[in-house]
Amino acid sequence: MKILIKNIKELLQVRESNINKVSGAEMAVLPKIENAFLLIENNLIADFGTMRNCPDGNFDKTIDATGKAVLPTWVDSHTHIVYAGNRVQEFVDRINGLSYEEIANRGGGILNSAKKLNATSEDEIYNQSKLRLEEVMQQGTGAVEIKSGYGLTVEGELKMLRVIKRLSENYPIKIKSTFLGAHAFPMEYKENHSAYINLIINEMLPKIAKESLADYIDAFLETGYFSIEETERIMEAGKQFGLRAKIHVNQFTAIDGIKACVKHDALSVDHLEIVTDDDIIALKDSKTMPVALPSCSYFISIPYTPARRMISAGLPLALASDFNPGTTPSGNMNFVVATACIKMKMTPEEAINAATINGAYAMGISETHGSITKGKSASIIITKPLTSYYQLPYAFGTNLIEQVIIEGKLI
Ligand SMILES: N=CN[C@@H](CCC(=O)O)C(=O)O
Ligand SMILES: [Zn+2]
Repeated sequence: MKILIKNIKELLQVRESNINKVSGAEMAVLPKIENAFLLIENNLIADFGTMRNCPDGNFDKTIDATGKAVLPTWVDSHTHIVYAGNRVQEFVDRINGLSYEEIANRGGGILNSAKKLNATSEDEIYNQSKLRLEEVMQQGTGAVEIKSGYGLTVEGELKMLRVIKRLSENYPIKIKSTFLGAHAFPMEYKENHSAYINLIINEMLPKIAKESLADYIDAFLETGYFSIEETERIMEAGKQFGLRAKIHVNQFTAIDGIKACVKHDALSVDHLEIVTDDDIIALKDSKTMPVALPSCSYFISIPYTPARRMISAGLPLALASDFNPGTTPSGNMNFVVATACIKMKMTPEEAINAATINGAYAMGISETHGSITKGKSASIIITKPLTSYYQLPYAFGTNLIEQVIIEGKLI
């Protein structure tokens, strides 16, 4: 299948193949070609350039993108798309004054979702989750990481990971799977943390590895959840099974967890609503990508990740949705990009870099996704007519996407 897109007003995020992330001041640069063409062949980006060099010949499909921008699809490196039911009652409880912590302490929160998930069949969870996956694909997400973490039992965690595997087999979108057994301590282990961690390490992990159900391992490193030492045990165990860490950390408190994650060569550290100078020093010159989740800050009214401080210090930053039933019931990456600009004061260039090439790094797929590069996956967004790409975050509530192509397939 050969698809030619011609007369593109702005072809964005055009990169050489050796760029796998951008950091600090580099984030302000979004390379583009005006009046461009893009050729897709065998589901890959075969060629691109200015219209002067546009190929002619026979194509299966030709798309005229006059007045429109073309950019790589969003890479959403942090989601919990697979879950059962929802938590609308907690949403209303928060409006009425309860905090996320108070709700969790009453057995709500993650444990509430775990209860629902364990009471729901695998087929039903698949059917609920696929609707969310289809929705984010329409919204321009072309690659997504999905976590387990609402099972918290051997069977529940396996069930979630099998649903993720089924989604990746049935949809063209690139999916990476993360095992998050260490999301919360089930009630019966509240006073016996090491027994639950032993269950994760000695029972869950070997079974998950045997079925090749996970690419990464995660834990919720936070006051009241998993301590540094407990998370280190999880990261070490993951390593034994070839699973690199992507860790939830610094959402509510900074307890020096980032340093431990960097020491264990985590691929990413995610949330980072509270960041100290020592955290920034720990991340500097490391291979660990910091990931901000602004829709979560928006939904539960907590601070936004201090993007300006981090970028000024020379760090890279990725943006992801955190789509989950408790803190972020939205996977819309267009909203994430707009909120990063509006609330975190990231420029449109920085936000688009953070949601494409840096997101791909945080998912371990920057060799194939995250930029317009010859040989990379043909996963692109074609916008509606625009004055410039600045309009994407500016018109934050408007759907400016006209067509999404994922792995060469029109969605
Ligand atoms: N913080 C930990 N995990 C999720 C939320 C879990 C939930 O409330 O269901 C997050 O990333 O925000
Ligand atoms: Zn999360």
